[in-house]
Amino acid sequence: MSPPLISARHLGKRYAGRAVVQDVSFELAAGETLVLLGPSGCGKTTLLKLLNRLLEPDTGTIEVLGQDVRTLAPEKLRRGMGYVIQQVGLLPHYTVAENVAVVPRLLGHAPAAIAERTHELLNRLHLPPARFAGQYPHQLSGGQQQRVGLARALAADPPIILLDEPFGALDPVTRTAIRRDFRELEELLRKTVVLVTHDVVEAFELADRILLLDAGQVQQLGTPHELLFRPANDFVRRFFAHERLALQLRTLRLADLEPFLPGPAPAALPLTMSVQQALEYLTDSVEGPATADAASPTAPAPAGRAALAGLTLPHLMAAFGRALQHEEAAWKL
Ligand SMILES: Nc1ncnc2c1ncn2[C@@H]1O[C@H](COP(=O)(O)OP(=O)(O)OP(=O)(O)O)[C@@H](O)[C@H]1O
Repeated sequence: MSPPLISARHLGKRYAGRAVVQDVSFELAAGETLVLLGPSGCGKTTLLKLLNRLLEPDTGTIEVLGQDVRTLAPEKLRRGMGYVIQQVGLLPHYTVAENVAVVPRLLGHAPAAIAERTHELLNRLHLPPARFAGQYPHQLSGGQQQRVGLARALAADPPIILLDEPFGALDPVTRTAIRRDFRELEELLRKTVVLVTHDVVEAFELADRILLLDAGQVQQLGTPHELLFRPANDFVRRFFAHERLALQLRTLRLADLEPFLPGPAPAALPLTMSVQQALEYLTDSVEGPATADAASPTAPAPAGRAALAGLTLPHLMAAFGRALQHEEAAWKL
């Protein structure tokens, strides 16, 4: 098996004698997304900053690709780790394109390669360069600034990306839209990502694994499924109680429901799709272009149509209920 990309062991950090990170250990494989989750003040940001040496731990070690980060110059370490913060931190007197190009320039990349990369990233992040490349940060909305911040972190193609509440300052609608783009950004799928949030739904949508902290201590480290259906203690159970349904819908997949459906799931829907995504897909096609399509038989069928043929909303919800019962029964065994 390949060694972990990041290995943190027994990390501890104190401020004025008060422990804010206590004996935290985790390993992260290349390509994994780890979400640091927990209530305000539990030590998430402190832990993130230990990874890129913006802070030094009092105890414990961090290795990146088997190398102790203390043996690397902080600047060199940080060049391999994109960093996005809530306040974005764009340079106000630089254009969007210049902001995105900062790190590749520092690294001495060729100007033509930088221009091409900037163009490509702005396009992928829905910021058409013809309109946005020459604009200044103050001319952009908060959501657009966030996208530029992400483009900047990705520009030099670092293997690791650290994100601290990257969508925190946005309104809920923009936040959901950017989160979707983020999830679908093919480039990020290859990256090893550590993301801080206190938003449990966000954590469940983005994480491969979640590290749930309280008062600097790990309460549980595991997949969203494990934290939701196999909580390690009462804190974990209570932390997810308010959002239970939203989290269950995002955690169970069509594959989990398939044994409880009247027939096989429609081939148009991937079995890895969450119940939430399947619900959105089905309701879109019910309320969406179905009537327009009926009026024009030559128009392409709406994406949901195939699903509707084999899977109805009541079937989906009934199977969801039974899959939940199954999860709970399995836990009590
Ligand atoms: N420079 C500092 N000096 C003293 N105490 C600090 C300092 N930075 C952070 N703390 C304290 O350490 C604890 C953890 O802070 P941290 O910012 O890591 O929490 P967090 O989980 O990221 O919180 P939030 O979600 O509110 O951003 C908090 O109690 C905070 O007040």
